[in-house]
This record gives sequence, C-alpha cells and structure tokens, in this order.
Amino acid sequence: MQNIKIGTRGSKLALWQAYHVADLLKAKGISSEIVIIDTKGDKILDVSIAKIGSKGVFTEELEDQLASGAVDIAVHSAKDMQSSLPDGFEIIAFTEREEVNDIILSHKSDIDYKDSDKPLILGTSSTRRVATLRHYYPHIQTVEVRGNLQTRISKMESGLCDALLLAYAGAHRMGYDELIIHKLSLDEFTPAVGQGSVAIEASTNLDEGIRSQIIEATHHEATGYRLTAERSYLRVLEGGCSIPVFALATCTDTSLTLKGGIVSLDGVNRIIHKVEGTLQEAEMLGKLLAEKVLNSGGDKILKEIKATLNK
Ligand SMILES: NCc1[nH]cc(CCC(=O)O)c1CC(=O)O
Repeated sequence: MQNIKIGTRGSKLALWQAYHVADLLKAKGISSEIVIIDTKGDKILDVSIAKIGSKGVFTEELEDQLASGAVDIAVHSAKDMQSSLPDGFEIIAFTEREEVNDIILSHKSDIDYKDSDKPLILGTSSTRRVATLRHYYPHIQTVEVRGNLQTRISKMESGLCDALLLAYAGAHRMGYDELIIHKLSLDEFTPAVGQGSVAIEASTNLDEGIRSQIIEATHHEATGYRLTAERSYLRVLEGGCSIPVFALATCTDTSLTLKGGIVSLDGVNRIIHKVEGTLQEAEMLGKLLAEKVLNSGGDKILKEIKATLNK
C-alpha cells in the first residue's frame, strides 16, 4: 500500500481531524502523510461566511489538489461540507461521530443563560445558533465572532462577549473541556447537519483498491447512515452552512429516526418534524423530512432567508 497523502486545512481543528484519520489508517497498517492546503475560508477572516457565500469556501482548493492527484484524500468537518459535491468528487467515509451538542464556553462560570434578568452577550458566527437563541432566549445578545477557536477565545477574553456558543466536538478536540459551562439541549439547539463527524473526500478517480482500504479503516457505519439521512435533508433545502437549518438522526441496529427543521433568521418561526424508518431508508427519510418541513411553512421561511442573505 502506498503512502496516503491526506490534504487538510491548516487550522488546529483541521489538523486534529487529519491526524485522527492518519491514526485510524495507521491502526490498519496504512502509512500516511499530511499536506496542508490554504483555502479561501482561511484567508478571508473579516467577512462573515454567510456573506462570502458558503459554497465551497473551505473545500475548493482541497478539491483542486484531489483532482490533480497531489493528495489522495481530503479531510473536513462533515458539517462544513456542501450537501452536493462538484462532479468528480465523493465522500467515501465518515468517522465515528463525537457528541453532537452545542455548548457554552466561558471563563466566567456563573453564567445563567436562562435568566432573562441577567444581560448576556454570546459570541457566535452561526446563523442557526443566532436564530435559535432569538427563538428560545430573546434576552441574549449575540455578537459575531469568527476565526479559529483560539482566536475566538482571545476575542472573548478581551471583552467582546461573555461566552461563546460552539460545537462540543470542536471545543473538546481542542482541549477546552474545562471552559465548557453548559451543554445545550438537542431539542432546542438541534445541531447542524453532520456536526461532530469528520468526512473523507476523494476524487472519483481514486484507485479502487486504495479507496476500499481507506473506507475499511475509517468509515463508521452508524455515523454513515445518520449523516446520509441528514445530508439528504440538507440537499433538498439547498442549505449551506449559512442557512439556519438543522437535523439530527439517531439510530439503533436497524432503525433510524430523523428530526430536523428550519428557523427564521429573527427566531420567530421554528419548524421541526420527525420521521422514522429503517437504516436502508436513510436517503429517503431525508427527503421525506424536507417535504414535511417545506409543506408546513418551511418553504416560506427558506425564501425569506435567501432573500435576506442575498441582499
Ligand atoms: N463551522 C465551523 C466548525 N466546523 C466544525 C466545527 C466543530 C467540530 C464539528 O462540529 O465537527 C466548527 C466550530 C463550531 O461550530 O463550533
């Protein structure tokens, strides 16, 4: 087996993910090396992702390297991946998912976000989190904080906000467990599609033997079914990471439950539905959920969101 070249962004979280994949490969006796690639999303730090346009800001440059064969696979946060990949690329594996919750992270341990008498400023850059806060906790003020986790924490320390609203997976992987002061409920803060899993992307021209060995070493089957359902939902909503849609699939050995919906940017309208079926129906369940959400007012919310973001 040749040495697998793993393409990744250079942020600390991206490198954690790449080394995680390298470890999974190594456990099956496959050697690899990590190749760092700069992306547009890494370079443009002063414009919100929602404004750059989410399509491929973190993936385009990686795909160029996959296409040229300079790297064999690219590793991404599954959450940051478009629901439909450009022709010639595919996700070949999803690693076992981490806990999917959103969390509040702060040096101040006395933050009670449910107490509407206490002013609170939360830093986040996700439209889903902002809209969800407006829906459940309208007393909380939000401020946009971008950049990697280390940058966000230093912005918080310099007083931009009291706390950060983040994914548990990223905070945990970066070693910030001690600063996690609240774990948010999955019913309120239903996560973004794919949150907590690492996706492995390849060119459709990747050698079949190499491809199957990589899958064998890294793919987690239950996570795969869950993300297939969630991503199928996202594909219909055409939601990149800038649109506040959310979905979370859970599964047993045979069955799959998919809950998800959409929330208006002002937080006023939040629609959520649940569908159930077998693991093999994952793709169909995503479409079924999308149909339910769109038919119960989601179509109107989606239209409003797109009109606002395109302004
Ligand atoms: N959008 C940025 C991003 N992409 C993946 C993670 C965290 C790790 C994960 O959810 O897989 C984060 C940070 C965050 O949302 O707090």
